[in-house]
Amino acid sequence: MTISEIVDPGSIVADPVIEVRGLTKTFRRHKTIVEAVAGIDLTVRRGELVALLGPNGAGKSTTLRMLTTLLQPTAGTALLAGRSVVDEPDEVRRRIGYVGQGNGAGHNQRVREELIMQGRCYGLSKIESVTRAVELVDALDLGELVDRRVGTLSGGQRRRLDIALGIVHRPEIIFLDEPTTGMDPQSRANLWDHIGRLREQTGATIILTTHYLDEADAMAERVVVIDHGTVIADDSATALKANLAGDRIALTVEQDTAAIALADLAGDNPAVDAVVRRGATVTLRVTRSRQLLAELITLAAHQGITVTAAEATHPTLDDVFLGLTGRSLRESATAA
Ligand SMILES: Nc1ncnc2c1ncn2[C@@H]1O[C@H](COP(=O)(O)OP(=O)(O)OP(=O)(O)O)[C@@H](O)[C@H]1O
Repeated sequence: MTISEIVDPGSIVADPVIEVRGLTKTFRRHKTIVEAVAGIDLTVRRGELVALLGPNGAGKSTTLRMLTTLLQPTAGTALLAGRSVVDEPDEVRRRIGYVGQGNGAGHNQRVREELIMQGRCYGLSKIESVTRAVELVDALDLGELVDRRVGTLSGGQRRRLDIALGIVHRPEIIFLDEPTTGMDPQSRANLWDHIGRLREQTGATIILTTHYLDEADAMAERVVVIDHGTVIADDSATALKANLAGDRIALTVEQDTAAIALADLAGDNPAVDAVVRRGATVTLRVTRSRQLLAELITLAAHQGITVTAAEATHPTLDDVFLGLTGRSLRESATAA
């Protein structure tokens, strides 16, 4: 037996900082067993920014809570920076920062005091806490807010403070549970700037959950789609969209009969994965829309078919989810 038969080289991840195998959590609700997380495998490289995406109830928060030692797994293993969440929870906690959906800071405290107090809670000396608070105020742009009481901050400002509080102890791995939920688009973009900067400055690995597809698409270099407690897709947003959804081309002609002929013509093209005709419009799922659009219009013209309208669209992560599950992530998220 050769080495390549024993170990799949593609499965080896350089410098893994999170290694999760068969992670499972079941809850007992009344007399039924709820399998919130049903055997998740996940390996994350140092410095990666990973978005966990999935509809309500998919198991994202439960996964995060197990990885942050807040919840004991029913089965499976999870190593964070080489330490087991089950056997060495204190060691894990020293190396991670967790910013949950609720916020823990006292409303009457001032921002500066809150940051200094958090440093003290993590065992920093008074001077170290003050120095660290100054660094965090700078990193998360809290300068104008230091003398404000926490209760008076806006949602976006509060989230920035929550993140600062969660990273006082310079964690290697930062978990953010829905950091931008409920924020307006401008505040979301601003928070993302801060998350990006934080990552550049500290080299920390960041794992976050989000409901916002556009956000995961634009910001995360890796998207892990979770549904019913399992990972159903795991790749860069670009690769997920290219491999699982494909671009879409819609071609409209003058008559239904011409559309039928066009659908046949397009169906013969190897770059076309799926063809749907509705009336005089033919919609195609394709692997490379840019060249194909012109090619198909020319081919149609040679057959005497005039294309009157043409549109090429790139898929969204929702198309990926739809392709994988037959459901829209958007609808699933709002329905649950
Ligand atoms: N303590 C609990 N007891 C019973 N069931 C639970 C408990 N916590 C979570 N669940 C169930 O486990 C499943 C996964 O929940 P989880 O909160 O992890 O999902 P999620 O993907 O984070 O959802 P959301 O996006 O709404 O936060 C859901 O069916 C939820 O109702």
